[in-house]
Amino acid sequence: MLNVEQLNQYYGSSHTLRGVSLDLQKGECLALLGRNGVGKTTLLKCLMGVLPVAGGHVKLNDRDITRLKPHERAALGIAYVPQGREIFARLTVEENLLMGMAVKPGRQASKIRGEVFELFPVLKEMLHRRGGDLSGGQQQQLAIARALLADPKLIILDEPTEGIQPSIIKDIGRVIRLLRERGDMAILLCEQYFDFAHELADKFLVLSRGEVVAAGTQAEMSGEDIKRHLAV
Ligand SMILES: Nc1ncnc2c1ncn2[C@@H]1O[C@H](COP(=O)(O)OP(=O)(O)OP(=O)(O)O)[C@@H](O)[C@H]1O
Repeated sequence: MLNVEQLNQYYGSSHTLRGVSLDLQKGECLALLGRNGVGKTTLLKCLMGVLPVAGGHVKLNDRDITRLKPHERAALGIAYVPQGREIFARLTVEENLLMGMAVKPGRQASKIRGEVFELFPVLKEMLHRRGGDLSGGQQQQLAIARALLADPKLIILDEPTEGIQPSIIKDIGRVIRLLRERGDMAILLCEQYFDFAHELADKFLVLSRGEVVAAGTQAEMSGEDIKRHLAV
């Protein structure tokens, strides 16, 4: 599904991503871990095409998408839930959700699938509220729901638990688990909250100073192994 080969990225003279490679299949959840400032968000932005790369390749289902623009990647089935959520504060919940459907060419952006309200019932109650009036946790749920309405093949989540109350973290975890069990998309989950990521992911990739310092499956890496790499 997603293959990343030897990705390199610079901010000016600062070499932020150093030969990062990864592989993610349909039905899998990969947790991207690492301390603050190691390059996680930068990697996700490069995968979405928000930032250009200096070298390497990004492939989606064997198609090289390294030079495609973000909206072209979205149309091919990559959905991105950025850190900080970036919902439209002045638009209603319903309008925000309709935005998620607009990326599909030819799709009539008129009817929101009931499935998202099953996943996130609170959004149905809040349909006519402005996005900016929702709590942080509700905004995060809205951002994930909006991404799902694009019918992604790959969903990229950047720290979905950041600044969110425990009960909503549980709800978000339940939805990610359900999506994983459904098996029809790949999930790339960037997280600082280790226990959350560890419960959900099939495999792990740990970054340190822009480099992959550890990678493996649940069976190959214990929680202690991963934590040791995170402490370096
Ligand atoms: N626009 C930018 N211009 C220059 N340097 C940047 C820019 N954005 C990030 N950086 C630097 O690049 C490095 C990687 O940042 P990045 O945000 O990718 O890290 P991160 O692992 O996602 O951290 P966090 O967990 O804090 O979000 C950091 O040293 C950061 O200061």
